[in-house]
Amino acid sequence: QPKWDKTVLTYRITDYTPDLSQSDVDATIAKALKIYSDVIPLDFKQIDSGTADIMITFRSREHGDFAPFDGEGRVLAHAFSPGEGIGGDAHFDEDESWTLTSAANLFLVAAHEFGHAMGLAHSQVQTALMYPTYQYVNTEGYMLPDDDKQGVQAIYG
Ligand SMILES: CC(C)C[C@H](C(=O)NO)C(=O)N[C@@H](CC(N)=O)C(=O)NCc1cccc(N)c1
Ligand SMILES: [Zn+2]
Repeated sequence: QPKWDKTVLTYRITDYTPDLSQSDVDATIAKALKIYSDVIPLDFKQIDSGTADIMITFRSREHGDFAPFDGEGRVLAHAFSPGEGIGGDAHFDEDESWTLTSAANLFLVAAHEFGHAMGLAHSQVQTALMYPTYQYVNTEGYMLPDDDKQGVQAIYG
């Protein structure tokens, strides 16, 4: 079971989507990471240069990891489970129209991807954040659903 064995993880957003302001992307990514640091003994620090544990980027089609994106719709993003190098990295499909509302909600998709980056697989529980298919829910005061919370606390205790 891959997991992080350090308590402070760095993250860096290397390419921003033009769909949202840079400050909106920074704030949304920080919020999506906080739902995990609220329930497990991990902290996240943003860095603006060098290599971070979690490298975050918006790219389309072939982007150097042999899992090319597929244009608008279908695959929205992917992330790698904990580990060195590409481990923990999260890639977002730039061909989506990223929003802070319903369609391609950056907060919800990022929260899902960071679940993978923490070591979570997909869940069969319909209401879980880690359920394979995207379903929009109101993100005001969003709390990690119980199935995901149990899953991540089982890994990080
Ligand atoms: C086989 C994987 C590369 C699929 C990919 C995924 O699961 N990434 O983590 C993905 O983008 N799945 C889409 C499936 C879809 N288009 O409904 C998705 O929205 N996953 C992200 C997501 C976001 C928020 C909530 C949930 N449940 C799922
Ligand atoms: Zn997924």
